Amino acid sequence: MKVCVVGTGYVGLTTGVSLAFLGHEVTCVDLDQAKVDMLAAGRCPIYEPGMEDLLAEAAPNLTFTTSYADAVPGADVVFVAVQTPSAADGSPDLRYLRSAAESVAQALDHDFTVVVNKSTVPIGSGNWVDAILRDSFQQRENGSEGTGRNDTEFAVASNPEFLREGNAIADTLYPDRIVIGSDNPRSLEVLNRLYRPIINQTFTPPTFLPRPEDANAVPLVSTDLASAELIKYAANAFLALKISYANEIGQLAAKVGADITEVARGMGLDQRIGSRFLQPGVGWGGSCFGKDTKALIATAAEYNLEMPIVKAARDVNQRQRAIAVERLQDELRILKGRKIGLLGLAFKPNTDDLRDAPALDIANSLIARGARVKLHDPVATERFRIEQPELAPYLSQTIDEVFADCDAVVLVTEWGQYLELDWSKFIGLMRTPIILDGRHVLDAERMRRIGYKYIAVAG
Ligand SMILES: NC(=O)c1ccc[n+]([C@@H]2O[C@H](COP(=O)([O-])OP(=O)(O)OC[C@H]3O[C@@H](n4cnc5c(N)ncnc54)[C@H](O)[C@@H]3O)[C@@H](O)[C@H]2O)c1
Ligand SMILES: O=c1ccn([C@@H]2O[C@H](COP(=O)(O)OP(=O)(O)O[C@H]3O[C@H](CO)[C@@H](O)[C@H](O)[C@H]3O)[C@@H](O)[C@H]2O)c(=O)[nH]1
Repeated sequence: MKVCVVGTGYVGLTTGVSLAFLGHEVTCVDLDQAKVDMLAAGRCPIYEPGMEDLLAEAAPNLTFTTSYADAVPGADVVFVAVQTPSAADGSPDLRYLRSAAESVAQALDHDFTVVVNKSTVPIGSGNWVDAILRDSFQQRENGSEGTGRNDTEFAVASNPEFLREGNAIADTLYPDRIVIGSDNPRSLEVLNRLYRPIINQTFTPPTFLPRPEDANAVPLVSTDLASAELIKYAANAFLALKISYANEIGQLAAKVGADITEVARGMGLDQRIGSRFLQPGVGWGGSCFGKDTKALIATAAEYNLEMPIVKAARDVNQRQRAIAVERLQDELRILKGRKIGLLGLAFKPNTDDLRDAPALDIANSLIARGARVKLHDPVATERFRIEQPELAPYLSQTIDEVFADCDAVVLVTEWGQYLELDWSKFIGLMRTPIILDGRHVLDAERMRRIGYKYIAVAG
């Protein structure tokens, strides 16, 4: 099928490249010329494992452009995957979506096109986009640029995205489910056809990413627009509050002398609870959980609903970042003048995304208390220099530099490189060998045997 993808960020790029890999003819359109040039040259503007390999495998079916006129005409499906960041009141800022919808309408030229919201958008956005498309399309046909194609038809659908950064390709090719919402049966049929190779798992896997042994046919949730839109927010908020719950229990564990890792394991083995997303630590960050929980609360407020559980998940999460600094203060008493190293800046491993990364709050809070910080990340430093110029002078090139004369080191992001460090090599460089495990991933006993004073954020 012929597909257009608007926006080549984490979601649009993964969607476009994956669908091209499956054999669809895909054109990706983005306003960012530099990004388009890079992608056209086969290079990936974000750090996402496997993406350049998949780009190479999908290249024959894939085009990148800044021109809607080159991308939209003839498309059976147009995915919109532009950013929807938080506005000042917590609701999503929909200006990118509006602009993309208007541009799509200017270029529509096909018997039937499904315009799909893949961005995370508030409940009711499907209808809103439909109205924008119809108005813009009508204006075009009434104006001098009208094509006289009165037979052009389109319908809006919602197809929320559930990929995790760092795991984007596997989450797309081997997803837990696909959700499609539309009030138009023809669009459900078109999207069902588009996704059939994934739903039935009939494609030959990419050479670098074999099909997991437990991959089965993928459940398809075909539903109405509003339900699909709410599924996305409800799922993200649930994952966020599951982590916050583990962190809340972790604070009690610390008081009563229990080990939160053992507690989480014991809870998670109950299949009704499940062991994933119970990992305690400095809490969740990234571009989605904070923004989407805020948006859910803002939407509920429009209906005079409070969402107290979601609010509490946010409060607990913010508190975890403060607790990390408090734990250091408890150990060192005075933070002023201390040198503290942070290992890991990206909001989680295997990405260079720094949006709402806990490391940023922790570093700023330490600096505000007069500490000298040293910051390290195996991948995200280039992006860090551009996006965080005030913190850039604190970056370290090497891990040795982080540990040298340090009063404490905090493991903020559990990159594999850090887990595999020969920790005994660095202890001699430190002034006081304190390790704060911000992710509860280090072997406490081993660290103590080496000679570190091992402390964790909770438990
Ligand atoms: N990042 C994730 O892991 C993830 C996962 C699921 C859902 N989402 C949702 O998907 C959406 C996109 O997120 P992202 O992280 O991919 O965003 P992003 O910021 O990485 O990418 C958005 C892209 O859209 C382009 N763009 C903006 N306006 C445009 C326009 N009018 N025409 C063409 N291109 C335009 C930008 O230049 C940018 O390249 C958001 O709503 C987000 O909440 C994100
Ligand atoms: O047990 C856990 C699991 C995760 N995290 C943290 O939670 C954050 C989010 O992690 P993850 O969900 O893996 O990353 P994202 O790429 O933000 O993905 C989430 O947000 C996306 C955007 O909406 C959704 O598509 C995904 O389904 C959803 O998992 C990160 O800071 C993690 O360190 C924990 O603290 N403990």
